[in-house]
Amino acid sequence: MSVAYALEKQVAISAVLRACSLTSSVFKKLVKDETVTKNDKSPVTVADYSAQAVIGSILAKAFPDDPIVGEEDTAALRSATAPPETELLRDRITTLANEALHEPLQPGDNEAWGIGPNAPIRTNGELLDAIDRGTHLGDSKGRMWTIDPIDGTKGFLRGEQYAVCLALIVDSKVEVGRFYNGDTFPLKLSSNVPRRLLESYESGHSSHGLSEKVSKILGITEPPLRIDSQVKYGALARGDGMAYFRMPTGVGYEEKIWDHASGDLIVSEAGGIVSDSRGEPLNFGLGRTLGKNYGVIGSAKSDHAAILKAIQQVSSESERSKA
Ligand SMILES: Nc1ncnc2c1ncn2[C@@H]1O[C@H](COP(=O)(O)O)[C@@H](OP(=O)(O)O)[C@H]1O
Ligand SMILES: [Mg+2]
Ligand SMILES: [Mg+2]
Ligand SMILES: [Mg+2]
Repeated sequence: MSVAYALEKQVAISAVLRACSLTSSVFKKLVKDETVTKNDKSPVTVADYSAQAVIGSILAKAFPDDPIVGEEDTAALRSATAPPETELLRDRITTLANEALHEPLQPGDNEAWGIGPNAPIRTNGELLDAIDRGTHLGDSKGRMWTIDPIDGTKGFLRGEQYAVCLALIVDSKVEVGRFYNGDTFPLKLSSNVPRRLLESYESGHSSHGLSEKVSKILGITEPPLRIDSQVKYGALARGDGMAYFRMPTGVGYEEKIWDHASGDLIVSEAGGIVSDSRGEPLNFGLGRTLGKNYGVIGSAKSDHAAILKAIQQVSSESERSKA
């Protein structure tokens, strides 16, 4: 029996595991000058770059014609005005990515994907090019991969939660989604799901004030579980909370497709539903972002309507108080 996207699933597992072994090795001993602040003021570390280089290199061999929407690019690394320590950062990327690509082959791995002890050593230029395979602008038609080499970089820097994420999107639909954080997330819909929300640790990523108001309306008394990354979607899928909750904290920010693709699929495959706060499905065909930000809500199908209604109520109350 042929399984849909069987090869893609195997490549995704291999790529994410190799990238994750790299991020785990950096996790505990990251030094300050291996972190760069991006134009939008968010952090990116040597591990984000190296993990995207590993996944980009493997996808280039396994699916050379597939475009990639990756979070990171190498503008800061290649810039003529980059500070002198950037040279060291680039060297570290070369070492880390080569180490991960050369790890022994695991069951399911294929040397033809440029991995294993006999794989060629990649130069720094080749690895930066592999990162920059991720500059695709997104599309509503055809195949494309999306990479979040470290989702939850701020959690990573705090020594807390993060995940390495990879998904295949075909004609705007997520067909394969994997993330890995060094832990496994077996899917089980528990009958005793704690009545608590799962939301960002960072109050700048999701409005904690709004979730508090919504919780009150829904009669949720347990405090929310605040953790970084798409691990929240995994936690929802296995019954560690009743809803994934993410509401805009201001105007102008658009949610990125790589922050949600794997999670959306994992929750729907567990029997749940993910939508924006109006109940519209997330649209992965609009480009690198999900478009205008109406927030993201995931839950069991049976709870979804009540949560959206509570959000609606809080929004209209706040509109009325402004009027
Ligand atoms: N103002 C904002 N609103 C919502 N999400 C934001 C944001 N600024 C950054 N993010 C995204 O939030 C992600 C982390 O989500 P979470 O809070 O659930 O851990 C970040 O992923 P990266 O860490 O990959 O950059 C980043 O893309
Ligand atoms: Mg992310
Ligand atoms: Mg990231
Ligand atoms: Mg980031």
